[in-house]
Amino acid sequence: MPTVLDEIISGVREDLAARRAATSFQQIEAMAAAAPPALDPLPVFRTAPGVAVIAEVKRRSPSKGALADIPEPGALAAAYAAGGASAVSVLTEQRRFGGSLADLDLVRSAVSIPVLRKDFIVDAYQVYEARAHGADLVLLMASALDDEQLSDLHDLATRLGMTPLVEVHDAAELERALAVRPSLVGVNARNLKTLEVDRQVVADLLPLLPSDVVAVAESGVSGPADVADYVRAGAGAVLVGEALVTGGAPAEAVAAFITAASGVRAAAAGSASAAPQDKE
Ligand SMILES: O=P(O)(O)OC[C@@H](O)[C@@H](O)c1c[nH]c2ccccc12
Repeated sequence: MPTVLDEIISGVREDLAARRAATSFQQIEAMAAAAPPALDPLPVFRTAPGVAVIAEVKRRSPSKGALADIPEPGALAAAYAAGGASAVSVLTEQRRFGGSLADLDLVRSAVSIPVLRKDFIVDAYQVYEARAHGADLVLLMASALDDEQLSDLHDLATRLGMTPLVEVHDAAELERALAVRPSLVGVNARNLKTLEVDRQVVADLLPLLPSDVVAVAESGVSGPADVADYVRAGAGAVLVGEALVTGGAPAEAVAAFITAASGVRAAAAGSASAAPQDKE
């Protein structure tokens, strides 16, 4: 039986074929080369106070159906940036998530922070396309790619100046992901084959990441307490969609996540400096 992920990817391939018929590989390559250079998100992620929030523009999802209309993705992205987000994620998958490259264009022109193209990337064309539309980061899902594809697409995105976010959901995928020496790894609490969310997966896998990799906790955040849990588990960044698009106050929500994360860091610093005295 095909999984949800298999079904999404076959739709993505059909839509891709239609775009390719309209814009050739050479044309998209030339557009990517002509785009302003990509921003490097890693220094921003490493120095963000509390936690780096990657805030997502997400209209619908296969698990929840319609989430929010989002008539003005650029305005939403600007609110995220005003709240202190370190990057904006734009879902460009059409059939299940209601996104498009037009959303990516609108967000790109509305903010100056790094922008992630979030899609089911299975072909080099999509990587050039991301760059042509101003993306600084691209999502590469270990669950959707074999080792060779993952390595080739990671190299291509890096050559184009972008930062790949390599997404994993279990220890085997993490091992495959680390083979490409990524600088940014996301642990998705949602299993995209079953759509179930298990935040424990994040807590289990984040400690296995090398310390020079920026660790992103993805999915399943319903409020600041979940962000605090992810930060305690070792997340340097959190990727949040649903809670931000349905909450009605995106800037305030992003700011509250950062405040919660800063609280965790302050408590950890306090107990570290208290520890030697405790022993006396
Ligand atoms: O809405 P949430 O639970 O906050 O999740 C956001 C993001 O993690 C989720 O949209 C996501 C993570 N990885 C993906 C891969 C494809 C599509 C979507 C995703």
